[in-house]
Amino acid sequence: MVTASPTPGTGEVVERVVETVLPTRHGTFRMVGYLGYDGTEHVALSVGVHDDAVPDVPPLVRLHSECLTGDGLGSWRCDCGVQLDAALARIAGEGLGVLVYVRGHEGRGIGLLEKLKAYRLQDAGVDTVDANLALGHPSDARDYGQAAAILADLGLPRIRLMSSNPGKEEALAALGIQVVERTGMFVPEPPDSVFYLHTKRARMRHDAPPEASVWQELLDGRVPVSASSSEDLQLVERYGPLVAQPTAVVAQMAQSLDGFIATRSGDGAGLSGAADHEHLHRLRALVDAVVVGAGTVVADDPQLTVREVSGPHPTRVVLDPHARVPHDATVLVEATSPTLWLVGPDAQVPGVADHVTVLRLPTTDFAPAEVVATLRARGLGRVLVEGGGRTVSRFADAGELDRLYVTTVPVLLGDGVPGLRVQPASQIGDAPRHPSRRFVLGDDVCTELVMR
Ligand SMILES: Nc1nc2c(ncn2[C@@H]2O[C@H](COP(=O)(O)OP(=O)(O)OP(=O)(O)O)[C@@H](O)[C@H]2O)c(=O)[nH]1
Ligand SMILES: [Zn+2]
Repeated sequence: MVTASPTPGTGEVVERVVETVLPTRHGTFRMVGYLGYDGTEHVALSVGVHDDAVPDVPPLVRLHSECLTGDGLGSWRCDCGVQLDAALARIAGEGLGVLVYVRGHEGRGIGLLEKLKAYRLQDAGVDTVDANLALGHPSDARDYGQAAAILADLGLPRIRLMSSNPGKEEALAALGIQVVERTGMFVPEPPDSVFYLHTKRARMRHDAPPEASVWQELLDGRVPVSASSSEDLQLVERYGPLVAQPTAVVAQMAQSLDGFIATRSGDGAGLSGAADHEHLHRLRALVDAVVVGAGTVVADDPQLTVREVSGPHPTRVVLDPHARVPHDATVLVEATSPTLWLVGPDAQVPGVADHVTVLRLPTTDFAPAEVVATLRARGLGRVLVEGGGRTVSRFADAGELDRLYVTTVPVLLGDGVPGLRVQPASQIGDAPRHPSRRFVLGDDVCTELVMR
C-alpha cells in the first residue's frame, strides 16, 4: 500500500511553486515545478492541460521515474532514456498529456549510489531484483504519493497511463487516481538491457511487448527467421523474397486459362477468387507504389488501396499520356492515399485535389524505364504494376520487371480483353525460361516468375 505524508503544518503532499514553458525538440511544453513535503523537487511537462478546463478525454500520462544514467547519460543498461523521449513525442503528438518527471525515484527509489552498487552486483551476474534485496532494499521502493498529488493538482483524476508496469496503475488507484487505460511503453530495446528487461518481465510483472506477427514483421521490412504455423511459414515463403528487395518492380495479373482478363463486354469483376484477391492486397501493402494504365481506371475505376489485409496504402500511379481518365475517378477524388497522375506534355489537366500530384513527362511514350526512374526519384522504390494487360506486358517486354505473378483462373472466356501479350518468340527455345514457383490460391494457381 502506498502512502503519502503531508507537509507538516500545511496538509499538502506537494506545493505548486513555479510555472514556465520548456521548448524541446518534441515541441513546447508547459512546465510546472513542484516541491514535495520532504524537499523533493519535481516537474510536470504538459500539453493541452489548463487549470481552468477539465479535458474531455482523459489525458495521456507518463510518470517517469528519475534515472540519471538512462535519461541524462545515455546508458544502455536500461530503456529509460528511450522511453522518456518516446513519451514526450507521443504527448506532443496527441496534443494532450502530461509527463511527470518524478524525482526521488532514482534506482526504483533506492537512490543513485545504491543503484550503482546494484549495478556492480549485476556485473557479477545477479539480476536486478536480487541485487536490490542483497543490498537490504525492497525490489521496488518507489512511493507514488507526490506524483498522484501532482496529477490531482493539475486537475486530472482520470488518466490514460503510459507504462508497462501494472504496479504503477495499482499505486495510483490506491491514491485516488483512476487509470482508464494503461498502454505499455514499448521502445527499441538497448542492446545491453536485454537481461534487465527480461528480469522485469519475469519477476516484476512488467508487460512484454506484443509478439510481432509474421505479417507485421514483413510489413516492417524484416523477413522473420522462424514461423510457428503453416500459415505464417507460407507468408514468409511467399513474400519474404520481395521484402528482401527494397527496390523491385513486380507485376500481378489474374487471367482466364485462355489468357483474358475480362469478357468482350469488359466484365472482369470477380474473375479470380478470394485468395487471389488477398494476395493482390498483400502485394499492395508491401510496395510503395501501385501503377495502372489509364484504361484500367476508365474501365474499372479501382481504389488501389489495401483493404483485405492490414498494411499501408501504396501511392497510386496512373499512366495517362492524354489525361483521359474521368475527373471523378476514385483515385482522383478519394484522398485515402496519394495519387501521382503521370500525363504527357500536351495533356489538358483540370484542377486537382490536394492528394493528387500531376507529373508531366516530356513525351507520350511513357517508357517503363522512365516511369520507374520517375518513381525512384520520388523515393518510391518497390513498385507493383497492376494492370491492365497492355501495361503489364509493356513492362515485361521492356525488361523492367523483377517478378511477375500470373494467377490463372480455371475458366475459359473464349474471347475478351487480353491479359499478358508479350513479344512473340519464333522458336520454343527462344522464349526465356525464368525461374518460377507456384502457389495454389483456392481454385486458382499463381505462378511467380523471377524475371531478373
Ligand atoms: N535498483 C535498480 N534500479 C534500476 C535499475 N535499472 C533501472 N533502475 C531504475 O528503475 C527506474 C525505472 O523503472 P523501470 O522498472 O525501468 O520501469 P517502470 O518505471 O517501473 O515502468 P514503465 O512505466 O513501463 O517504465 C528508474 O528510476 C531507474 O533508475 C537496476 O538495475 N536497479
Ligand atoms: Zn533507467
